[in-house]
Amino acid sequence: MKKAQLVFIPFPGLSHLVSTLELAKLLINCDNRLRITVLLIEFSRSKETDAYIQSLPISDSLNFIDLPECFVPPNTNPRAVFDALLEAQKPNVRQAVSDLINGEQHGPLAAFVVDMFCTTMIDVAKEFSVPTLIFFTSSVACLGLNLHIHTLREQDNVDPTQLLQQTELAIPTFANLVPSYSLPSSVISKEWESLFMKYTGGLKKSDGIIVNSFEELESYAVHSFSSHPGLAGLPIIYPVGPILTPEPKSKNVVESDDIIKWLDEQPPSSVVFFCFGTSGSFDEDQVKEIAYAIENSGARFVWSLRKPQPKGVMAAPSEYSRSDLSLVLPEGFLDRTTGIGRVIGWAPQTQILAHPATGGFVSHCGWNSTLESIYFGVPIATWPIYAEQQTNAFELVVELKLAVEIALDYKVEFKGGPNYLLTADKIERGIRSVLDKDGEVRKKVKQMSEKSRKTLEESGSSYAYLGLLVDYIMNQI
Ligand SMILES: O=c1ccn([C@@H]2O[C@H](COP(=O)(O)OP(=O)(O)O[C@H]3O[C@H](CO)[C@@H](O)[C@H](O)[C@H]3O)[C@@H](O)[C@H]2O)c(=O)[nH]1
Repeated sequence: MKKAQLVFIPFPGLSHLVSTLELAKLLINCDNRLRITVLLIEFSRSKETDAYIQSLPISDSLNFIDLPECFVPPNTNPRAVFDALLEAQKPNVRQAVSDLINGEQHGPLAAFVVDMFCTTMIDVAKEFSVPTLIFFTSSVACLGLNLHIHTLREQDNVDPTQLLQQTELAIPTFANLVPSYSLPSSVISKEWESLFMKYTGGLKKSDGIIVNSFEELESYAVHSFSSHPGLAGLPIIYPVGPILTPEPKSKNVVESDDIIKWLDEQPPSSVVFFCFGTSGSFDEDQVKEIAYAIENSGARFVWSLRKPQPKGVMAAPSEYSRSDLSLVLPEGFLDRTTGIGRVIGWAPQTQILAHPATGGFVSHCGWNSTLESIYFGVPIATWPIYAEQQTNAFELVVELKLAVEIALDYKVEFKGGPNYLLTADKIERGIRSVLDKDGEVRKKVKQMSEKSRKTLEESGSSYAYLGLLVDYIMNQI
């Protein structure tokens, strides 16, 4: 049987790549008439990313092509480097797809599925006369916000600084007015302006947007796509999530086992987990405030603490050695907290969240972490750091009431500047609140956890959207 061929182009960062490839697996499991070829772009790939790719089963339905490396000039904005890299990769993509469709054994090309940061590849898909579906790795609410701001800029020539002057904005995918400090950094920064217009313009030119979310979670935002005049005429959305990483991704299996064994000995819902995504890290002053907060709260904890990279270095935070750790933490912290908690490097996050001892999650609100915490029914205390995390924090705390607040905004130039510090008392309040066993938020998160597990079953909304998506793809051949 000749299969309908899809070309996937993920963004190479772990938090985008994993969910994109899990989407690929989901589609293949859903319909065996699909064949997916993933074009991999080399761009500061981390060890975790490589380990994940190597763990994937290569089959007749799912295979990978490493695109040749391309040189692009350096730039202080990593996203601008990536944009230049994408442009340079277009001939390679063209060649790889030509080879693919000329290969005798393969079926007809049906569509490109590209990451939200790779929308420029729509141009190449058009050369092959096939549609492009975009994979949006954050929320439906955030997608609507991006599209709305793009329209404001394009039609009314609104400048990012004008947006910041307004204290609140009406956004179609939010029921509440959104404070301007909750806008994603790509929307408010001058540095990002042209890239934002390019990527978001690409979303509008696409033939559909697949979103890693689900209607039961973001019902207001999802419905606004069909009912709000401000979003009329845009590509159809397919919320088919939550798409999670099923296997633990820890590179240090021994340390992971040790943490899980330690969690096994703790009472149910008693441990607070601190983790700030693939790139989150803090300077030493902030690390000390977290440590004071932990000690003052008396809570059991697991803390993924990593070293910030020097300015201008484009790589994920590195791990502290044991001796460096005792220098960065308050004197005697590790001794005093032996038995009460663990300070670790890269965390086996999904295993920790899945463990019954974990009662709360202090998180930067990256969208994957958000979905994982909801899936495993662990409430979040919000501490956004960059990107669209403050938008996610606002949605979680104010719109959905599924998280408690430590902070809603983040450390940006126009706010506190480099000395912006979250104090220990504020963090301690967040820890106590997120561990509250009788809290309303915990109850709501548990209910949403049930819904997140059912949505990909036959009666669920994500199951239905996935069916629509497969129908669309099969209709292209
Ligand atoms: O020690 C760690 C740290 C992270 N993770 C995993 O790494 C992923 C992190 O993803 P996410 O929570 O989305 O955070 P970021 O890595 O910061 O993701 C980027 O991409 C996301 C999806 O677009 C955005 O929502 C974020 O703001 C952006 O920073 C999750 O699956 C975690 O389980 C671990 O397993 N162990």
